Amino acid sequence: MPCQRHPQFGQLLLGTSGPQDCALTGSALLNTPFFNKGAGFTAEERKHFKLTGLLPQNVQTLEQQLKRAYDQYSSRRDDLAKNTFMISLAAQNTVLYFRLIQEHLKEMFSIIYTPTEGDAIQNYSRLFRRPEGCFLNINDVGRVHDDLAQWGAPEDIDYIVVTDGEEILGIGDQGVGGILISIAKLVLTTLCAGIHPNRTLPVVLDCGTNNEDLLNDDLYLGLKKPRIRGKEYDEFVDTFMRSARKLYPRAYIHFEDFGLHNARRILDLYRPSMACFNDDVQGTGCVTLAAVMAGLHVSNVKLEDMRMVIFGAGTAGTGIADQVRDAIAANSGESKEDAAKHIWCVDKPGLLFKSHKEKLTPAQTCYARDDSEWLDTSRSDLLSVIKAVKPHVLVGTSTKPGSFTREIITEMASHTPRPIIMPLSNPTRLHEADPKDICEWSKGTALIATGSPFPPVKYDGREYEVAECNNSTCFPGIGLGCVLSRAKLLSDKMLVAAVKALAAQSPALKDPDKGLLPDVVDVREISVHIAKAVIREAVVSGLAREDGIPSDEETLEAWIREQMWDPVYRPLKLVSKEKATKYAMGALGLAGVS
Ligand SMILES: NC(=O)C1=CN([C@@H]2O[C@H](COP(=O)(O)OP(=O)(O)OC[C@H]3O[C@@H](n4cnc5c(N)ncnc54)[C@H](O)[C@@H]3O)[C@@H](O)[C@H]2O)C=CC1
Ligand SMILES: CC(=O)C(=O)O
Ligand SMILES: [Mg+2]
Repeated sequence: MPCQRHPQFGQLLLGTSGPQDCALTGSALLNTPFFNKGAGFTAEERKHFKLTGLLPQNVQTLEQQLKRAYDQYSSRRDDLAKNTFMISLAAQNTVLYFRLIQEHLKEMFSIIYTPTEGDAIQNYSRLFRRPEGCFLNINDVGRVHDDLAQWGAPEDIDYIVVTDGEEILGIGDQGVGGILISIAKLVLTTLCAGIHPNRTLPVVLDCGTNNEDLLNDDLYLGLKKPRIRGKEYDEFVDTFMRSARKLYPRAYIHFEDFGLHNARRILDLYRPSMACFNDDVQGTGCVTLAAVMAGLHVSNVKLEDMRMVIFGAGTAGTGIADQVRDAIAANSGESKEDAAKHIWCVDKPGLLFKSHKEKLTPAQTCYARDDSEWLDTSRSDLLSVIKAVKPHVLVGTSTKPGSFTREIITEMASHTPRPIIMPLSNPTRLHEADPKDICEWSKGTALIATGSPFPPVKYDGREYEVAECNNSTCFPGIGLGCVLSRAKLLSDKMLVAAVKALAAQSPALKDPDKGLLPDVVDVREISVHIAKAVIREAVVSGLAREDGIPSDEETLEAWIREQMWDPVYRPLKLVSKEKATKYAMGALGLAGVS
């Protein structure tokens, strides 16, 4: 979408209202989801854009179209069929797709995202109908630049989500099917933060797969060979990063679901020189810290007095640990090394000890405990750790379902009046415990947040909301802040600002029976607060490249809202092909692939 002059703000980064130039007519227009209105094209538009004869006579409103689409959606027999229906709707009509989800957000969130999206990804090659997004091939590194260049001019792309498909949600290596997680995360940026759907790019880096089922599947669509690692992998990622920076210098790069040994390493490599973000490390860390801060407010424990156990010290677990450690250090003035001592990380072999040095990942090292702290290092399973440490907070990012047993929860509740318990593994079947059980075993005292959505739980005649502690509550707002400020980098301080803005919106601050985090239906509003905080910090620290950012709070908020895309039909203005911009020709972004 080209820049547009706004009466209040002058030249805006993104134009999201008013008529849109369109150079497409006839069936080309109907086949371009970003412009297509189907039966919603007005009589006037039908004449101008050569659509008469291609559509039934009756002009319908978006509301009528929404009713029909919802009836069709509801008639699908199961969640995966509903997900497939939504994918085809997205390929037909961008406005109708986003508006339908917006109107039924609570119901549809779990269909277009975790857990159903996990099933769709596992079945990618079986359900495939048409390609969406950018597929880059490790065997053809020489083509990466040109393959990426097809997606637009330098100013056309604001937000890229890239995955290599190795550690998708909690379901492991999904190879090329990972493209669907890039797409799903971008759908959330539009839905939850108004990022323009035609200015985003989903990418999968196909490096092969170690998933035997996929390798043995005749219909598998990705590279049918074991994952390529080492130098060749690093060169492939580097070629992608350099090409992306050169071709789309203003694009913010969001890494998603890379494997344990690459996620952190890649983030650390590129973070100092470009605006990039790893959702599993940083997004999960930010949202969990915000939930912990809200929970500690209810339980009346200071962050610097808190003890936390993390079960599953992989990408997400150590991302959470880092965010919490840094917040403790900032609050208390302790060194990061001392602040890390508030956190006990338990993984497959039990508590992480310094003597396991050669088995620790670099991200785990600073959380490994001195062996001398423990009487018997051979007995350091989760229950023993809970008994010895008496933590206030227990987080699960292990993918091990049922690992928070009755004994563990009872033990937590016996030493802490309001234990904060967060089984965060996705999808739902991998949660470390069911909130209903946690509530019962803790006699209604636990403050619970989960990685996938759960209904409220009841205990002793009271109802408690279960917050969804998923990075989807914060990454869209952080991304919006970076895109609008055109941030050079995403600094730790910008992340801290995001966490504070999110924690301040926790419903539990007002009523302890409410969720620790805002409900998904409120995330679009929450994103405005997060974006505002991120932009402010970017300006203060000299990281904002956009120079039209308003300085007073109220105008800044209006400036942000004005640039958030809304799913409404805008009038189309016919322009000649000779003079048309890429957008008027039916832009290539996610919503425009045809
Ligand atoms: N709620 C949210 O926002 C997020 C949730 N997650 C979820 O967290 C889980 C982990 O994801 P990642 O950290 O990306 O994976 P990962 O593979 O990097 O980490 C998993 C860790 O759990 C450990 N683990 C596995 N089995 C275990 C067992 N039986 N006992 C103790 N530790 C065990 C592994 O050794 C590894 O260190 C997934 O289910 C994912 O969906 C991840 C990111 C965000
Ligand atoms: C939520 C998310 O990013 C994950 O489960 O990987
Ligand atoms: Mg993820």
